[in-house]
Amino acid sequence: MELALEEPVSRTSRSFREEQVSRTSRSFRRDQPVAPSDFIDEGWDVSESPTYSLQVKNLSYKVAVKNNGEGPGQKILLNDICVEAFAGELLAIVGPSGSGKTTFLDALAGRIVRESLEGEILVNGHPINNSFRRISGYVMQDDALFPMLTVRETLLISARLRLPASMPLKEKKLRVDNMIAQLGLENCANTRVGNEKVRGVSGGERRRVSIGSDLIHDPAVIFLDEPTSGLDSTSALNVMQVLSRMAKTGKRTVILTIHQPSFRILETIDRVVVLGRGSVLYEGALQQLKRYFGPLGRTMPEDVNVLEFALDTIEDFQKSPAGLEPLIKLQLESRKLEVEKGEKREERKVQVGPGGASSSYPEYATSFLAQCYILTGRNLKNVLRTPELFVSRVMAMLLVAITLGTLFLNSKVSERGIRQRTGFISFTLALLIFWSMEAMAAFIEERQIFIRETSRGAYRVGAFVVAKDVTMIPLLLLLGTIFSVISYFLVDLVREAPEFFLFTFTCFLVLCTAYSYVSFVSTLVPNFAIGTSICSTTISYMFLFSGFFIERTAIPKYWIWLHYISLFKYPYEVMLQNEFGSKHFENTIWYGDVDSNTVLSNLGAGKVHIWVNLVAMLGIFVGYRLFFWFSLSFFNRSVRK
Ligand SMILES: Nc1ncnc2c1ncn2[C@@H]1O[C@H](COP(=O)(O)OP(=O)(O)OP(=O)(O)O)[C@@H](O)[C@H]1O
Repeated sequence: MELALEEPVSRTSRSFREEQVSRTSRSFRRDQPVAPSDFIDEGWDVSESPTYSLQVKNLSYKVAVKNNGEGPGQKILLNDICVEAFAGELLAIVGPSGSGKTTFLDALAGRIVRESLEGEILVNGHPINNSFRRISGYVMQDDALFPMLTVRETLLISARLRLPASMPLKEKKLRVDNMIAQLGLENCANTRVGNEKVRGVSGGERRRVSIGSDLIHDPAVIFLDEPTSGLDSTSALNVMQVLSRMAKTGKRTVILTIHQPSFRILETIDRVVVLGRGSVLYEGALQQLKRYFGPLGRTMPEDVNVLEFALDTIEDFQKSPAGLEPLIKLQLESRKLEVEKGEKREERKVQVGPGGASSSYPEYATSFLAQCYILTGRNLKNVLRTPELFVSRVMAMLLVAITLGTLFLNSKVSERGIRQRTGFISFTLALLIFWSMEAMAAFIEERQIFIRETSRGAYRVGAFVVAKDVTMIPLLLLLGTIFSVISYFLVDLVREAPEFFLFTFTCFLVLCTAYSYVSFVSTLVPNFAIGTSICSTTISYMFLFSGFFIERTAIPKYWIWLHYISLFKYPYEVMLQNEFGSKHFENTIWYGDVDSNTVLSNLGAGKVHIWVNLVAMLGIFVGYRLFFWFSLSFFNRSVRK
């Protein structure tokens, strides 16, 4: 295949963007006349912007599979695919279920690791690289959105993350308004997105919000996996018209997968790639598809949806003894003929110009700090919009504090007093740590959003982690303090200010380490049920090896490592030292001839240095946060192997 050398096509003055702004400005300030300079002055780049064509050459993708007891084998998911996609065109990938549509789209969008693919995918003649994420948008099938944010807020946050920091906020808002108008979301712009639990926008509107938030930065290449699935026919048509307009007026390269489009939707599609069992069975205009299967004795009846006819034909061949071979042969011959005639090269030359390789695109639109700031703002909004969750957390903490406080009420200086204190300390730790498992549900829900956003380079993983911590740490401090203030005085622990503050700080650190551990585990598990099962088992083990049930010296050597990695060990020893090692009890005889030092050494906390243990807890917190970051970076990416 030859590449025609040509400069990238530039969108000129009356471009899609200009139209967008112009229209928005009008609807935004209906009462004021709008001059074209209004939007140009506002910083919109309506001048030149490169367009991108994609060229797929002999692309194959195989995965290893277990062969019904005959040992490992290979399954060919994509087979020697040659396809082109051009700017200004809407290209639909169609085919029967399981034909490889999503797999092909994933390969094009760089969502399959390059090493697993054979063949080439070129963007304006250059191999795809990391910056391709920035110039392209990928709309997944699932609408992973925050339910408590409104449609406008969702789009604005996406705009702030994905558009350059140099663009003033006013313009980002303008673009959001435009997107709302484009997608017909005006009536629900200020409605919360909602989900199964929270009443919000309709399913069709959710789909459009999801599309809008992934395309707000006006990417030059747009991938969509079944954008019309779950939509009623009007909404589906509306979405396809918007995409077609983006392709035509904006000279975008739009590639999508679609299932059984209606007659009216067909009008929005410029070209189709028909797949069958991972092979291309047709590539070209819809009109030509009508007569395409003629040489195989298949003529299309009048008034039949051409794609339905094509899919029926494929099904018939699939069931026949010859399989899809005749269709694959037909496609190869037709392609050969086309290339010989040079039709393609004449009609639409494949561009060679700035590709995905363009160095002018930084990997992220905004700085790390800006990302932290925007994500923290979003987290806070979510917290403030769910006061019931906040109140239930505070109530839970109050309940735990009162229960434990009254259970071990007014401990005295006696043998029973020692048991009361140690019992209170160990169950405090158990309840605080087990309680932290509640963070898992929220994170697992949020993970899909994280994957969707980071897969197209909306922000750095580090910014997500920092923003989470900035939101969670004050909350954990508050909860730790509530617990401590109530329970400490009910149990009547040492009445000294430094001891009280150290106890409070330790409660806070316990919550931090547990939150850090639980959120790390939640990055490794597929769902909440498995996550809670793993967490409760591992935390139970940690409790067992805390030193409360079996002293350190009594733990067999081969299990001792469990004692050292226990979330309980360090705070347990700190709290014991804080109480029995307090100056207040320096000369206290608890019973018989047992003084505070004897109590501490009997409990295995005689040689504990409080600061060492606090540093160890801090280390555990930071360590699990690093594991969390690492796991998000490497195991929670939507990239297939
Ligand atoms: N990792 C994998 N291992 C084995 N088979 C796989 C793997 N991933 C996908 N497949 C198979 O590859 C085929 C193509 O899957 P793909 O999801 O791309 O199809 P599709 O055309 O998008 O289907 P649908 O229209 O039903 O969404 C299917 O048969 C699927 O089961």
